[in-house]
Amino acid sequence: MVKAVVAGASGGIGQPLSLLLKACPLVDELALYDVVNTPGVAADLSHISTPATVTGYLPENGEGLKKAFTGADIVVIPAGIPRKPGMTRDDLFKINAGIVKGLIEGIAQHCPKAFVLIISNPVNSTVPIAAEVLKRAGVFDPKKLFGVTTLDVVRAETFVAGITGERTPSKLTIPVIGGHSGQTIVPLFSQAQPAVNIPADKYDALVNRVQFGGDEVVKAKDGAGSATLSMAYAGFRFAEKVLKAASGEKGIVEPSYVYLPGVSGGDTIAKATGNDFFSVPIELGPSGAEKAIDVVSKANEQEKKLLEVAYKDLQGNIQKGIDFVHNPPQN
Ligand SMILES: NC(=O)C1=CN([C@@H]2O[C@H](COP(=O)(O)OP(=O)(O)OC[C@H]3O[C@@H](n4cnc5c(N)ncnc54)[C@H](O)[C@@H]3O)[C@@H](O)[C@H]2O)C=CC1
Ligand SMILES: O=C([O-])CC(=O)C(=O)O
Repeated sequence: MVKAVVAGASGGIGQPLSLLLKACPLVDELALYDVVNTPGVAADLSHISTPATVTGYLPENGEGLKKAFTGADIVVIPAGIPRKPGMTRDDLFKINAGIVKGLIEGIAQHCPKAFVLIISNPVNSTVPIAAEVLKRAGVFDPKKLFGVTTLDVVRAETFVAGITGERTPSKLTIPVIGGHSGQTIVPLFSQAQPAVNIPADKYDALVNRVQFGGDEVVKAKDGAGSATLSMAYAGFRFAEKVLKAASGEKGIVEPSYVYLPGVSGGDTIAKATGNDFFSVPIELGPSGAEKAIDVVSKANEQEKKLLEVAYKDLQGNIQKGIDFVHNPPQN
């Protein structure tokens, strides 16, 4: 029996993500948690004729969170505010850091063995926050904590296919590594499978589009939020891979932002990049992140320049998350 939880289930990402999980045959029980509207979203989804049972919970002074999280095998977290035009993901830290911290404390207490998939921005900082909270509670398993960067991979597939003419973009495997904001996002087109030929005069614009694809959506939505539907697709794609690997399927690899020193093969990459939290292709298995795959050392000269910028930006984002847990802001 697999129990999946969506925390932030009533939101722009949460609702379509919950729909995809309700339709997924790997899920037996789906618990929806949010500070608003979950009874309605759960009632709506529960009429869909797929096997998963659906329940919805509001906080109820901690009782709702306890009921939602207890027994969970996987918790996906899209809780928190999205960007408006003119904001960076880091501008979301002030509000979302506290939201993520609270939810992770709930996970530490009620389902410490669950896979935890963090979507809430800024991912570069919210994942270190989660790691520190879990460490403090004595239940941190680095193989089970994932920052979801799949949307960057999905965008890279789509934008590259737009140039090469590939009709099924998801047939491309393109490592997108680093973090999840602006210049911390580094696509490695030189390691695409099958190989792709990006004309030199299109390279810079393509890299920029992958790095700032989120801004494209924020601008187009004009104050109504950021990517939700493409994120629900990407979040589900990653969650499904984690669940398939957990059930024994072999050979599943997808990039994710993880605590590298805790994952086999990750230590060398952490040392090379100067960052303990970093996204690289991860081989998934029954225990979660089984192996970090070193694509960094194979980057070409152009990509190495992009990586240098990413390393520096990421260090600040990671430290900000760690500090938030150990020296919380006084007010
Ligand atoms: N990792 C990625 O690639 C992406 C991340 N995001 C991020 O995902 C987050 C959510 O985005 P949207 O769904 O568009 O926002 P939204 O505002 O539509 O939904 C967020 C939901 O979180 C809920 N929420 C707030 N505090 C909560 C708490 N303490 N516990 C449970 N639920 C709580 C809200 O009630 C709301 O229903 C944002 O931080 C956004 O920046 C968005 C797109 C891509
Ligand atoms: O841009 C945003 O704020 C939302 C996000 O992370 C993305 O779409 O990649």
